[in-house]
Amino acid sequence: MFSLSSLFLFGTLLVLARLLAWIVNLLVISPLRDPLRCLAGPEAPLLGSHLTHAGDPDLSYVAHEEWRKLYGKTFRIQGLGKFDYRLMSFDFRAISHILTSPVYEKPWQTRTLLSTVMGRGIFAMEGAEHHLQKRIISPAFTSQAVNALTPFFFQTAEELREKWDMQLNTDLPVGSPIDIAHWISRATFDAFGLACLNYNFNALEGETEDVYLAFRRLFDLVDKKSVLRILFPSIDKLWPDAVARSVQESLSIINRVGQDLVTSKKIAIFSEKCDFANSHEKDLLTLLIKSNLSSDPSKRLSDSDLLDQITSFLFAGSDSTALALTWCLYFLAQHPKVQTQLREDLLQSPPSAGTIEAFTNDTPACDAFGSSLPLLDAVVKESLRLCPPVHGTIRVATEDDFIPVSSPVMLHDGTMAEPAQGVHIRKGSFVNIPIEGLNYSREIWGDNALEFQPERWFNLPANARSSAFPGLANVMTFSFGPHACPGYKFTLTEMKTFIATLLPHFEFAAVEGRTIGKYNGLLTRPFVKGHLHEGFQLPLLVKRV
Ligand code: HEM
Repeated sequence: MFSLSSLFLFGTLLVLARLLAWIVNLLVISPLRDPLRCLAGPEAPLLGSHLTHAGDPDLSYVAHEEWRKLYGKTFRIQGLGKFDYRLMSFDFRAISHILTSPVYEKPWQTRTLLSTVMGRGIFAMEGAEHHLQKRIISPAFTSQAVNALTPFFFQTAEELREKWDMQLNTDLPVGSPIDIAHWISRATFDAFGLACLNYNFNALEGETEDVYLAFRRLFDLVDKKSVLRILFPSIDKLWPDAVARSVQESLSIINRVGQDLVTSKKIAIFSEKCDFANSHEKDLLTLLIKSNLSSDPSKRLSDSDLLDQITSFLFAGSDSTALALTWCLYFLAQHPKVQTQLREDLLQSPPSAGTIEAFTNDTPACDAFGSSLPLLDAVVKESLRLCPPVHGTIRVATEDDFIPVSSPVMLHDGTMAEPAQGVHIRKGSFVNIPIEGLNYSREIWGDNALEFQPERWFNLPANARSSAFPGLANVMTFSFGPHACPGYKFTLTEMKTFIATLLPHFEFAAVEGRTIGKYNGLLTRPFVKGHLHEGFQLPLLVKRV
């Protein structure tokens, strides 16, 4: 007979043996069978990682360049250690395959993190559910729908202009910088509220607005989430820390307001007052409800799914455009000649003369200013190319796959494999998609790819005009394929409207002695180097013209 203690000892040994076998398999056996092991790539210690160099925008452009020189366009890097080889590629053929093939999905860790803050919105979806949601939201992103939102963008841009005017008149000591990031973030939040929800968050008016602050907190918290809690989300359920509790508090504020909005919008739509079929309300929420109602009843979204969509859009659409605009003003401050030329253009042919009426609904939103103000178009595109607010994305292979490539691939022993041999990847391997790195491709943009040169858009190199490269106008900022960003027209229109409103009134200049760095959390944010502890900011000297 076995005693209780020997049974316990046996059980413990069994568990330890299982654990040891799992570790040996993870660290030794499984990597031996990983086809990515055969590729060349930077070396690191057993538990070393290249993720910082790959993902920190202040380091990545140097690291990417060095890796490309040493290993070619397609290579492997280490994720969390030697057992976690990941593919990184600057080969557009490979990227195109990965972003369009159903074999690749967002990893569950990313989706869980996103659904913690955005619910079951489109970001967290794959496969049939994703397809359905995409179909429901697409009417809200047509040129016509976005064009109808332009007046809201102008309205908020004007409010921001007044706010800065007031600051320069009274609030600020002469010569003090204004934190552009702070104000643009509030303004685009308000613009999003008006354009998408027909609701004024009033974030520009003060910092007391609950929903804006809840959102701000949510973003900050997600940036602070520990890797362990991202990898094992159930820890948050079992043992919520301060971050997890704050996320819940913020979410309940956002959901309460969102629920009220959905309910009142539905009441308005169904009330006799609102002629639903001919409703002129063009905000995203109305369009979503409308599009949801007209779809097959069995495929309609529930109220809570609808609410999650709104949260997703608010998440995806307000801070990303805020950062895109912030970076654009940063580049203009760094390039005073371009700024002056653009201001002259805007003063000569003002797209709106400061009012909203000049915009008619029959002008395609993206081209509205493109044809009459080519420099504005070029500045916006160049700044989106050079500082994409989403620095990179990630996919996981859900099956073993063969990835086609256009250039030879260097193997671990230094020999080169012909493109026809492609790259083999096994189920479960991650692929890092360096959005910013792809935007810096010398193959497309030439040797000055890392410079802010808006005039390049007037005489694009042949490769930048070729349809052989994926992306919007060969820029990967909004990604590519079935998960590409539907909000690009919205973004371009909003950015152009804000710049067209602000630039004729203000001159922007860099603050001497304050170097701006890029911090990549979920999005790429500006901070003053050496002052990260003060939070994200972009101080610029703002002068009335
Ligand atoms: C500068 C502004 C923006 C940038 C840089 C940006 C970038 C991106 C990128 C890179 C993706 C793909 C992510 C991935 O596949 O991993 C994406 C997806 C998405 N974006 Fe944007 N976005 C911007 C603005 C907007 C706006 C204004 C909206 C909505 C109003 C929006 C809504 C979405 C949605 C719903 C998705 C998910 C699409 C899907 O999974 O099918 N984005 N965005």
